[in-house]
Amino acid sequence: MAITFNNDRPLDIIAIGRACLDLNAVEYNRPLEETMTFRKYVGGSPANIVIGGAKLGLKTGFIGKVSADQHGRFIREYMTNAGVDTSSIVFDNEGRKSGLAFTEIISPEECSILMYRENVADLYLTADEVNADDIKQTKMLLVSGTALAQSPSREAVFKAIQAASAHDVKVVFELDYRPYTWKSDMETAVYYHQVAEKADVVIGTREEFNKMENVEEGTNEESVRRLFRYSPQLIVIKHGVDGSYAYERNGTVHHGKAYKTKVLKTFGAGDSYASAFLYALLQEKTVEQALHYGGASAAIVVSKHSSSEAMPTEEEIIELMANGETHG
Ligand SMILES: Nc1ncnc2c1ncn2[C@@H]1O[C@H](COP(=O)(O)OP(=O)(O)O)[C@@H](O)[C@H]1O
Ligand SMILES: O=C(O)C[C@@H](O)[C@H](O)C(=O)COP(=O)(O)O
Repeated sequence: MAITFNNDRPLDIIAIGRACLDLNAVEYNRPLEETMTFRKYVGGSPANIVIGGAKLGLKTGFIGKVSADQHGRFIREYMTNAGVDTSSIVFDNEGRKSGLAFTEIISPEECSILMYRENVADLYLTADEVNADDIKQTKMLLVSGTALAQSPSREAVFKAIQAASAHDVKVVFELDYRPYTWKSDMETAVYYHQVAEKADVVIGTREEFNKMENVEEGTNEESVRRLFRYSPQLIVIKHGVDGSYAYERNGTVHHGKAYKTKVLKTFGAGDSYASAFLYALLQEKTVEQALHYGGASAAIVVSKHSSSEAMPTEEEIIELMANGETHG
């Protein structure tokens, strides 16, 4: 097994980062300028991942800051009802707002996200608001790269990682690069690398690894060679419909193919992939099986309207793995 977890813990995953709102275009095949109707969902990559994990039966929790208003209360309530332990979500008492992501669905191939992230509450989580005792309760800490974009959230993440390292909690770093939040590529590369060095598992797209390395076009081989000099035991690099690769420290490489599906929109793939991949690892499945779980979960979510609410059950994933066709 690539990763072993301390099973003597009440929680499986605690995520740290943003819990926000997605406003997904109800009218498809239209540019955002002409889209008049949106449906509200809870969003934010790490929030989506723990919601997906909870749907699969994991015990999940969330550390983050939301607005002290109707939106923040909606987010917390939705996540609680989804089965996520939200006791470590705090409200921003200085009037900052929760982030918004408007999605544009022009065609299945052409989707984009317009994020409103000016002065957002999630980036104002402080280190004091991270309780090391919460982190001791879990097998895995999931860190979203966007939470590193600025202080004080950046220090809050480093405190959480220190607590994880001190208490045998595995650190999973989801690169989750969002250009709207960062000031420069160099800053992204510096902080991404610092956290990747300390993580046990690193997950990202090829483009996100390029951001971490501050290169135009890197190779998977070079990326893993660099990172295996540090802590990571398992590195996952995603390539859209070309599937994903998992690299183990012992040199084993696995390729997971993407499943064919009726694509409605492309966003949500990464988060649903991560939740099912991590679920499979926590269930002590092989890395190979975990890649299939991730790919199947992503194929289901890209065929549906949301990222969070559309997260599949294990039965749906098993059904697709058994009967679905793969690309290439
Ligand atoms: N159009 C698609 N159809 C089916 N599966 C997809 C599609 N796009 C992505 N996936 C699956 O989701 C995984 C993650 O997608 P990718 O686009 O690489 O990441 P992200 O969504 O984080 O940018 C892929 O490895 C693949 O298994
Ligand atoms: O992460 C966000 O803030 C927006 C998400 O909620 C949105 O659904 C999305 O972009 C998901 O895409 P993914 O990260 O490719 O899964």
